[in-house]
Amino acid sequence: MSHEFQRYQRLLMIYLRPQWRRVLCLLFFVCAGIALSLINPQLLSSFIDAAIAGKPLSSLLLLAGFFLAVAFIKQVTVLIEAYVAENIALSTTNRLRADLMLHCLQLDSAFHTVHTPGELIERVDGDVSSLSNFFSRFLVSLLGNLLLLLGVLLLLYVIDWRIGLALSGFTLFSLIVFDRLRNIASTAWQDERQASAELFGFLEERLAGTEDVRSSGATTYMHYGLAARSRQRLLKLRRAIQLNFASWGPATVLTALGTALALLLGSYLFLNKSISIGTVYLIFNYSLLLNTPIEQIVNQIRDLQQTTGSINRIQQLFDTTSSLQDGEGAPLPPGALAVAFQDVTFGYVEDLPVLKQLQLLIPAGSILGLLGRTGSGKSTLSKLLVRLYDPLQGSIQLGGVDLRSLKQDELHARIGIVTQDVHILHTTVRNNLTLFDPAIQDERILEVLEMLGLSSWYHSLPKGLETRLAPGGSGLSAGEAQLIAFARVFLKDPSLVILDEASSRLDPVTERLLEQAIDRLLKDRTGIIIAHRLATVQKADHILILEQGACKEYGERQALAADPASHFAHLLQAGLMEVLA
Ligand SMILES: Nc1ncnc2c1ncn2[C@@H]1O[C@H](COP(=O)(O)OP(=O)(O)OP(=O)(O)O)[C@@H](O)[C@H]1O
Repeated sequence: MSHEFQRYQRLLMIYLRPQWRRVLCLLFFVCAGIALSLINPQLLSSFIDAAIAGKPLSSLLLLAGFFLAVAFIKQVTVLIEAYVAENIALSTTNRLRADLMLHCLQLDSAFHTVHTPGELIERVDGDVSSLSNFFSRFLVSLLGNLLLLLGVLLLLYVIDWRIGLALSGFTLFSLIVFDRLRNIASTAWQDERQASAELFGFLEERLAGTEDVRSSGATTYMHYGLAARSRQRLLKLRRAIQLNFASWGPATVLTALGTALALLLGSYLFLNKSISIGTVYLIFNYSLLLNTPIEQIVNQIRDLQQTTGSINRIQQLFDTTSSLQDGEGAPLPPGALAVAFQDVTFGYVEDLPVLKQLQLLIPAGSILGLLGRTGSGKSTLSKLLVRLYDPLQGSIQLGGVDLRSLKQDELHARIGIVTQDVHILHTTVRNNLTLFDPAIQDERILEVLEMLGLSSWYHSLPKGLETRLAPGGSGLSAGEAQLIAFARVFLKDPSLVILDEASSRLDPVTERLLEQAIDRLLKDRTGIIIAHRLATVQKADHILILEQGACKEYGERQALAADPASHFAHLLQAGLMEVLA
C-alpha cells in the first residue's frame, strides 16, 4: 500500500510539479464551483419560504434572478475547469509519453527482441492515456470534493445539529465501505492492460507483414490468432468490469439510503414545527448534494484502481534497465580505427554460443573480408561491434579502447553500417539521408547522390530533398533503398565501415557503379565486408572464414588465395556464391 502511494506520489511530483500554476488555477475554479453549488439551494429555500409567507413579487423576482445568475456562473466555472484540467492532462501525459519512449529507445536489443513494437506502443500510448484523469483530476477533484463534503455537513449542522450528526455518521460509513472496496479490481485492470498490449503487439506484427501473410495464404491463421487474443482481452475486461461493479453497486444503494434518511429526519423536524418547509427542501437538496462528493470520491478511487494497473506497468517499464550501460566516455583516436576481438564468446540465449572464443585483429585502415555460411555468426559479429549486445566473455576494442568504456553516441558516430535490411523513415529525403543531422549541407548530399548514381532518382522527386518518403520505404525499390543506406554512411563520414551483404540487391550495372563508390568510402577507413560474393571480397586485405561461430581460417587475402591448401582458395575455385549461399 505505502509502496503504491510512493509510486503515485513520485509520478505526481515529477509530472505535476512543473504545472503548479495551472493546478492552482484548477483548484480555484473547483472551489468556486463548490461555493456556487452550496449557495443555490439556499436561494431556492429562501424563495420557497418567501413565496409561502406571501412576500412581494419584486423580492421573489430578485431571488429568482440571483438563482439564475449563480446557475449561469456555475456553468462557466465548470467550462473553465474542464478546459484547464484537459490542458494539464495533455501536458503531463505528453511529457510522460516522451520520457517512456526515450527510455524504450535506450533499452538493449535483448529487451526489444522480447517486446514487440505494438506492445510498446500500447504501453507508451494506451497506458499513459489512461493516466490523464489521474494527473488532471485526481488530486484536485479529491480535495475539491472533500471540501464540498465538509461544506455541506457544516451547513447541515447550522440548520440543525441532529441532521448534521446523522448525515455525518452516514457519510463516514459510506466512505469506510468504499475504502474497503478500493483495491478490489486493480489486479484485474492490470491484466486487462497486458491483454490489450498483447493484442496490439500481435496486430502490429501482422500488419507489418501484410504482403507475406496474404501471399502465403496465412490470413485464416492470422484471424484465429486475432480472435484468440481479442477473446482473451474481452475476458480480462469483463472480469475487471465485474469487480468494478462490486464497488459501484453499494454506491447506488448508499445514495438512496442517504436521501431517505434526510427526508425522514426533515419530515420529523417539520412535523415538530422545528423547521420550515423551505428548510426541509434545503436539507433534501443538501443530502442530494452530499451524494455528489461521495460519488465523485468513489469515482476517483475507482479510476485509481484502473490507473494503478497502468501505473504499475509504466513503473515496470521504467524499472527495466538496459544491460548495456554507457561507458565513462574514453576518447577515441582520430582517423581510421583498429578493431580487436579478444577471446569473444557470445550467444543470444544462454548455453547456445553463436560466436566462440573469437580472436581477431583488424589493423587501422585495412579491410577484412568476412565469409561464412548462413548462420555462422557474421552479422552477430557486426552487432557486437555497434554494441547492440555485449560479449558474454572476452572483450572488443575499437582504436585500442574497450567498447564498454565508450559513450554510445561516440561509438555510433564513428561506425557506419549498411545491411540488407534498410529502414526508410516516413520523413523527408533529406532527413532520411542525414538522419536528422542539420550540420550536413545540401551540396554535400547532392554530391553523394551523384556519386552513387542516384541523380536521376533525385531529379524525379517532386519536391527534391523536401519530398516525404512513404512509410517503410514502400515507394522505393529494394536497390534504391540500399543505395540510400550507402548515402547515409557516406554523409556520416565514419572511421569504421561495415558492409553486411550490402550490395546484394543491386543489378550488375548499379553494383559496378557502387564498387567505385565503395572504393572511395573505404579509403583511409577501416572496413569489414561481409559477403557471399567473390567480387566484394576482392578489396579485402585479410580474410576471416567463420564456421559455426569459430574461426575456420584467417590470413592475408593474397597469401590465402595463393595457397592451394587454404579453404579460401578452395572457395575461390568453386565460386564463393555457390559454396556459401
Ligand atoms: N536476435 C536473435 N535472437 C536469437 N538468435 C539469433 C538472433 N539473431 C541471430 N540469431 C542466431 O544466431 C546465429 C547467427 O546468426 P547471424 O545472423 O550472425 O548469422 P550470419 O552468418 O550473419 O547469417 P546470414 O549469412 O544468413 O546473414 C543464427 O543461428 C541465428 O539463428
